[in-house]
Parts: sequence; C-alpha cells; structure tokens
Amino acid sequence: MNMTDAFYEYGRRDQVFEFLKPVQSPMLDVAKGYILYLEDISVSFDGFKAINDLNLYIKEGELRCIIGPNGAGKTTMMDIITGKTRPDSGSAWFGQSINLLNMSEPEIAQAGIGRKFQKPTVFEQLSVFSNLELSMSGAKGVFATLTARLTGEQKDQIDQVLTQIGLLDQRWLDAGSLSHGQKQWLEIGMLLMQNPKLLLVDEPVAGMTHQEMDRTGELLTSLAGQHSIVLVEHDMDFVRSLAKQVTVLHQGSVLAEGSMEQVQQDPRVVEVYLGE
Ligand SMILES: Nc1ncnc2c1ncn2[C@@H]1O[C@H](COP(=O)(O)OP(=O)(O)OP(=O)(O)O)[C@@H](O)[C@H]1O
Repeated sequence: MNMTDAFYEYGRRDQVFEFLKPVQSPMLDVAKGYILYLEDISVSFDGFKAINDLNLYIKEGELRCIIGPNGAGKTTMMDIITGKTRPDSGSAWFGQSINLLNMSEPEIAQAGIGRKFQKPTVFEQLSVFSNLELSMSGAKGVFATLTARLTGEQKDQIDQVLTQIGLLDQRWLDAGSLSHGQKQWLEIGMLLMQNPKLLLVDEPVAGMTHQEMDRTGELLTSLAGQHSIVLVEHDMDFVRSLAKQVTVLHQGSVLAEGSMEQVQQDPRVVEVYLGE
C-alpha cells in the first residue's frame, strides 16, 4: 500500500472505532402513527408562564404549521423538543418509547430530531457539496471529512439531497455566492444529510422572494411523508399556500387547530392574532 492509499484508508469514514461510535437511543416506535407527543407541558421564566399546559400531537409524516402572536411560546416549545429548555412539568415523547426529557441536546439530535433556525448558517467559503459532505451523519470534523474518500453510497446520498433541494447545478459553487433562498435550502439539505425523522423549521421564508417561497413550499411538501415537519411561520400567505393542518398557540397553550380556513374563522383566533 503506498502512502496516499494508506492515508485514505486511515481516513475512511465508513470505519469508526467502536469507542467512537455514539450511544444509540432506543428505537423510534411510531406504531400508533404519532411521532411527537407533548402532554401537559408547562414552563415558567421568573414566574411568567411561557408554556402553559401545552398539548400537541404530531402524526408521523405530517407537516404541521404552528402560528401565533409574538411571545406565544413557539420558540420555547421548539427549545423543549430539542432539549435546550427543560419544562417544569409535563411529558415529551418522540414516538412511544423515547422520553425526550431524559435526554441531552446531542442525544435528541442523534435520535433523529433536526432543527433549522431562522438564519442560515452555512460554511460560506466551502462549496455546496462540501457543506453537505460535512453534515453527513458520523462526519468527524472538517479536516478528517474533507480528506476522507466518499463511498459510492455517500455520494449518492449527497446527489439525492442536492436534487431534493434544487441545487444540483450549484454543487461546486461557494455557499457564500448563493442567494438567501438557496442558502436556506442548503441548510435544509444539511439537516437532511443526518436522516432526521422529525424536522423543526423556524420561519424559513422570511426575506425570500415570492418565487423562492413557492419553491420552499414545494420542498417542504415533498419532504413530508418521509419526514415529519413542525414549521413555525409568521407568513400567513405561505401557511395558507401549504394547505396543511395549523396549530395556533397563544399564551403558551393551543388556542385552535384545523385548516387555515377553519382557524381563520375562529373568533378567538381573530381576536388574538389574525385580527391584529
Ligand atoms: N430564557 C427566557 N427567559 C425569560 N423569558 C423568556 C425566555 N425565553 C422566552 N421567554 C419569554 O417567554 C415568552 C414566550 O417566548 P417565545 O420566544 O417562546 O415566543 P414566540 O412565540 O417564539 O415569539 P416570536 O414569534 O416573537 O418569536 C415571551 O414572553 C418571552 O419573553
């Protein structure tokens, strides 16, 4: 074996020392059709109840839109699901057997819950391809990842994600040269590289053009089914265009649930939110 081959062999990413392998969480069990159960959740900050007896159930494969006025508790709810904030009471289960309240943030991510924050955080100096490569499950740091040889399966996964996010033609461009909308799609692609079962997406269309919004709607709709998606969004036109189930949060609780048409006609929703 020559030096180059030895170097690549050492860097092979399909072989990991046993002691480096992450601890596997229990298997995700969605036999009853639900992927997320939030029950009777409450959390207070300095005596103020940001989440108040919240109950939310997400079906496997569904795309659920969460709307609500500023301060309704949307971000806090996402923080509880990802383990960033611990509730004072209640329960949070990922499928029927994974108790999220017993897990750390990395363990929750490892179990299959991915989060996309509002602002894109891609590596601007690296190509679109390298950004996806670095996000692959099990990637072990920038140098090790970029010098390791990709397996055919891994290349296929990157190509598949590039196609899904519509950036196949931009694969060798620096991420920094992409439009705002394209950066958002790349970041969604980076999440997809980790094969999450549940995607939490925070205001993806803020600052996008109408065309980019349409494309984002198509992307999220195409991901539902294989993934479950909880989408927090302020843009009512975008939520309406998705034509999915909507949950309205208000003062840390669910105020209404149904189609956009249904919740729009609910006088309580009109009063606290849509009538503003
Ligand atoms: N760490 C914290 N310490 C104190 N108060 C907090 C903290 N996090 C959230 N809050 C308060 O809890 C309430 C809910 O906030 P949250 O950010 O969850 O609402 P939101 O629905 O996401 O609002 P927005 O639409 O403006 O993002 C707000 O009144 C907020 O000020």
